[in-house]
Amino acid sequence: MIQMTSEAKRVEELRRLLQQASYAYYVLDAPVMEDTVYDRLYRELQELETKYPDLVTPDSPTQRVGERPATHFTSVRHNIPLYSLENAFNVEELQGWEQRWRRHLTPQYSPVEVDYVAELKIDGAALALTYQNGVLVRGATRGDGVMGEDITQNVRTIRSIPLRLNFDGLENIEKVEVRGEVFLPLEVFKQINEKRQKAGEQLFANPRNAVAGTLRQLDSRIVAQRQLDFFAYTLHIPGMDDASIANTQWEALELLQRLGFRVDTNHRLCHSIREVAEYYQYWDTERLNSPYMTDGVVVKLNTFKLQEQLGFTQKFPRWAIALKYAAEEAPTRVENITVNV
Ligand SMILES: CC(C)(C)c1nc(N2CCN(c3ncccn3)CC2)c2cc(C(N)=O)c(N)nc2n1
Repeated sequence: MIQMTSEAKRVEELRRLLQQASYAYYVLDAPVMEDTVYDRLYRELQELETKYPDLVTPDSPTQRVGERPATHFTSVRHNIPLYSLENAFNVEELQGWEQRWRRHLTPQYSPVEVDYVAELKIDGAALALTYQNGVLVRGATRGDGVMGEDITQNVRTIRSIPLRLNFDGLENIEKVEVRGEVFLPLEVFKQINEKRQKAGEQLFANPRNAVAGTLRQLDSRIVAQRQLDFFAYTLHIPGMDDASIANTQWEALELLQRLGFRVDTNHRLCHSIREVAEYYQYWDTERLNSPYMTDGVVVKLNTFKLQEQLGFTQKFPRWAIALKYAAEEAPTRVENITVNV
């Protein structure tokens, strides 16, 4: 073991302190450090890395924003395909889905009681993250589910995406795949459009388009200014069946949070389709107060055992469905209503 210089020790300590502070701030929404303290430690790290460049590591918080724009994005193959979701547009179609997955299981086994996890369907862009020995090595768009675009440099600028996992008993796991949704909080979306309005630029029609447009930016400095955010919802360890690290979707969401990811806390463990329907109806109105856009609820059978038994069709998992809300027409502005008096 080479003797670490005192500078190397300090750099490592600063990286750990700053990463913990970011995790607390962006993921737990519970800051542990004043911004001024964070900024002072960050500047100390920058000065040490400038003085000793070989102490710079890819997971250093100073390495989030690239200096120069990329010229293009390369196409990459997902290690594990990203599937699409079958859609349901009301509770009757949700019940139809339940009949279908139950029929698919019988006669072997169709459990009477099953748990579902209901997750708000965040209206953003799906993203696939790959971690090697705990360090973020790739971020890719969904693309067609098999091939996506490597947008790692842009992904690194998203503060709620950890550059290094908070190891949680996964020390010796070589590769971890995480999927989730990149989104723009509504407040940020409005600010971006106000700036574009002032600059005479074309406005983004909705947060989802703003996310897609931002992730396509070749200059990560522009991406860094857009304050994109990320909710994780799937964890895969290639080569190990998912059940070895968690047995249910519920446990997987908790593990994702412990690893350092933001997870939407509005997800709910439902013990029946009726409870799913209640959750869906409650959020149909509640989502209008939400700080980010949603377009439905994603309903998943909770246990991985059941998920594996049901498997996938050509395109969809049989064990999940997107229960959508009626598409939101642009709110009709009062002055546009002509009243025939
Ligand atoms: C892992 C599975 C397949 C069950 C899955 N797939 C999802 N999606 C697939 C379809 N997607 C998609 N996107 C573009 C074109 C076609 N399909 C967009 C992501 C999920 C999206 C959300 C969300 N938005 O909040 C979520 N909480 N859970 C998901 N879970």
